[in-house]
Amino acid sequence: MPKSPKKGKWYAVRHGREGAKIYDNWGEAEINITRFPGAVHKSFRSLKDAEDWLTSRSMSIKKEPKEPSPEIQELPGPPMPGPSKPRNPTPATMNGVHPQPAPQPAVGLNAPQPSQVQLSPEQRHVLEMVKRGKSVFFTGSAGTGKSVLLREIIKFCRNSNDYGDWGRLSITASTGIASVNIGGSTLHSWAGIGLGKESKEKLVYKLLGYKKEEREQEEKENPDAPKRTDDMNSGFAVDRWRTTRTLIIDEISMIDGHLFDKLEYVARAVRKNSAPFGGIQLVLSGDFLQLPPVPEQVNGAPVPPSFAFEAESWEQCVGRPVFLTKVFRQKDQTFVDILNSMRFGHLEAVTVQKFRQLSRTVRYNDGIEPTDLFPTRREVEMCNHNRLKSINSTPHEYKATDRPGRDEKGNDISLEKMNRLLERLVAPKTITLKVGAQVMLIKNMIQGKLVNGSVGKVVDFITPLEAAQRGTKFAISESNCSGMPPMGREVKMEKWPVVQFQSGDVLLCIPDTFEVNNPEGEIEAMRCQVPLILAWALSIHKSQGQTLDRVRVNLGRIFEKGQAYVALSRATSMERLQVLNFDAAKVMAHPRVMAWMKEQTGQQARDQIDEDIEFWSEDIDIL
Ligand SMILES: Nc1ncnc2c1ncn2[C@@H]1O[C@H](COP(=O)(O)OP(=O)(O)OP(=O)(O)O)[C@@H](O)[C@H]1O
Repeated sequence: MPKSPKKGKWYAVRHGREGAKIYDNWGEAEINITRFPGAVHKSFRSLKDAEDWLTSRSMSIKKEPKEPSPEIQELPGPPMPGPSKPRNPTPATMNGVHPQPAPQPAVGLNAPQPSQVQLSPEQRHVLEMVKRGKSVFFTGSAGTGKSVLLREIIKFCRNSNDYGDWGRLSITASTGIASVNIGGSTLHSWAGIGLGKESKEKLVYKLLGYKKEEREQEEKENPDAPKRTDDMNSGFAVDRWRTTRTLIIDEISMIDGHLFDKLEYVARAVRKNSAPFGGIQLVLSGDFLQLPPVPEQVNGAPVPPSFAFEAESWEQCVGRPVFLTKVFRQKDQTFVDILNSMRFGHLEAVTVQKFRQLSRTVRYNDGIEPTDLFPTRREVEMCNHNRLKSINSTPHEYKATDRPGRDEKGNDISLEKMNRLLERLVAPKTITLKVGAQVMLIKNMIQGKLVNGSVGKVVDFITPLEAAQRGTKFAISESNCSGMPPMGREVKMEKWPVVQFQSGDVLLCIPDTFEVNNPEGEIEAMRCQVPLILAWALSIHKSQGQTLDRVRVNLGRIFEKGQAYVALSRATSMERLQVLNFDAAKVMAHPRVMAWMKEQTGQQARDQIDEDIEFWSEDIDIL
């Protein structure tokens, strides 16, 4: 039996890594619940209460007292920076302090449900490849479950690491926003290559340090360049390169092919391993028909991009792509087929006709309007601003609490850098809301159907105590492993928006934490903000990866290949999709990607894939 805890607190964990157990200190309890899916725990003043709770057969949190207990008055606020800095911890910590709140009594909320994803055979095939240490690139049209699969892969590697038998997992993505979405860092910062414009040899020098003669040679070639010093060495990046077992790169479609080759060279050189990518297991995901690499500028003119699949080393590194073909987002096969033909940029007259018919207005009787998708941020801001202004009710402004963390070397980051990093987040620095404002959740909530992308209307502003008294549930995100509202004193005193969602659920949207991680997997900057954005309009860029039930797309201003497809494929059904200014000429797919896809999806390749799936699906006992 545990001895008496110092501050008279006991932490009962009903569902955690070590099973049901009572701890006498939060530190130990925290280790056993952090990022443990569906962890359930609670703190008590007496050991007997903790034991009673743990042994009580009822799991119903509805039976908890509605009135907050005195413990609620002492709850900590968002985490403050602490002194220690562990090396490469998983999960992310902020200066050694987990960004989870201390355990708190549940107040009118649902017990967290472990995420239960039943992967399709195709998805299981990929996961199985990863488990067996194979490198893989998996792709598929919008809504085929790439993100869901990637999350399961990450979960698998992390869970294996909890038992110490997987190795270092490095999670990266091509862009800042995409990296935040999967809790990783950008590929560039992970690799320690800056912009990566130099030759592959120079990138290696940059990482390993310049030899005297190399430095002199470079200075001779380019006397105006800043002098190289040994400060250019990046021990942390070299360490990452050398110790990583599995490297995840999401949104690989936005990585330039030349850069991919350079990284492959660097991997071999730094790891002193001649195997493709220096023997690192690669797990790449993305769709080349959705987002192309950002074109580089030479003398002010954009240079046509090269795609990662055009890299010389691509095939050696990841072999044949695995295509996910089952579309989950849309149930209507006709709609799936139309979107698919659009993805490849060829539209038959009958399809064009179908899209033109979608210009009609769709009316909803619950007051929640379709979200307008626009190509530019300016259009989005103007629309949301004007709609908010037209509502005649009291505005409530929420300013985020931002905190700097540490960079990969353990140094405190400047406020300027913190601000720059936090621009990657969808969570705004300031948001003004009114009763009647249309909003969108930007985090998956433990409350079943409510996910990143769920739309609703603000119906009230109340304090957490008022919510508890009325039995209004709190919005608790999946990433908050404790399943308890993160309430510091300042959160408890303020009025927060109550949102009625399309599903009928009503939630008090208290602030949540949003993190940007450094390449070592620690928190570099953190924002605490209500998990909402205005949702009369959304940029196509921000809508990427989301599933939207009611959408209106004006194709009039579409300017980039893949943009029309990304926008329209957010919709779940044609009945709830309105398309304005449809113009077949705006549906553009990149010819080189199309040619490559055709080659990859030829009958022979398809037969081989079917065989693979059959092979890998046999006797698989996963998830
Ligand atoms: N195995 C599955 N079972 C049930 N639903 C799934 C499964 N995989 C994915 N989904 C659902 O399908 C929808 C689309 O999934 P996801 O966002 O992962 O697709 P995606 O391929 O990443 O799409 P996009 O390319 O548009 O970002 C989500 O609502 C997700 O919950």
